[in-house]
Amino acid sequence: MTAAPPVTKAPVIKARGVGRVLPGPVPVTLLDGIDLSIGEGEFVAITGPSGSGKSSLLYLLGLLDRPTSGSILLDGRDTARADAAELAGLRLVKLGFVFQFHFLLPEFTVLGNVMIPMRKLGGGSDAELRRRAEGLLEDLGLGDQMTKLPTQLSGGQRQRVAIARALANRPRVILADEPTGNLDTKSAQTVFDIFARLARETGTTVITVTHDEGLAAQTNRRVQLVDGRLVTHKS
Ligand SMILES: Nc1ncnc2c1ncn2[C@@H]1O[C@H](COP(=O)(O)OP(=O)(O)OP(=O)(O)O)[C@@H](O)[C@H]1O
Repeated sequence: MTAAPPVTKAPVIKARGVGRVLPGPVPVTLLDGIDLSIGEGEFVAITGPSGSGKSSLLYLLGLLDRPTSGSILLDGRDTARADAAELAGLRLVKLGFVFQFHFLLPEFTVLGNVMIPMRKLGGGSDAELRRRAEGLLEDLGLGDQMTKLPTQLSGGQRQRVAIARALANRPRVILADEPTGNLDTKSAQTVFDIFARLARETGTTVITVTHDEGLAAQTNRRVQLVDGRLVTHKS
């Protein structure tokens, strides 16, 4: 009997020869010659020593920064020539971000925070958006916290609200920069369990920077950086 062919997942994000150099009297190379293809529903950890370029790579993949060489393709579209407004539109529709600090707006309730990106994109009546936000929060175990303010929640709960907000517009890709850096071990595990479930059950691609070896081992693939270059990449 022959082995089943490997499942080929459509690439969602591709970095093609990506470099990032900070200009100046002495230019600083943050990233050099990055080739990377990440597929639908993959859960990927970006790892490497401090200062190796992990956050820089995540910001480029998330279209928050532009490469100085090479290009980033999102769903097959080369973003190199997209202007700032187009990039902002792509981020709003296709990408969701989670950072180490939650960046929730303190004057909005939990539900209000999740509805902010929904209202920005539109695509339904306010009642419909509210129902969708409520569903997301219930899925993330926050059904009884919706009317609270962020300051009334624990760190782990706040990070789950940030994940719900990142999922608000049903993104193709979640990009997370040290999302567990500020959390206790149990809350950190919960965040990774949510990411794994999202990738497996909804086909959302999840790319996360982490320092934590134990958490990185739970992903489908590790992308390792040293001095701005990729050292391990199995596609
Ligand atoms: N705007 C900037 N100006 C000067 N140096 C920068 C800038 N942004 C990043 N760097 C430097 O580039 C290198 C890569 O930074 P980056 O934050 O991507 O690394 P990292 O692997 O995410 O590090 P850490 O694990 O410590 O967060 C570091 O040496 C950093 O100090």
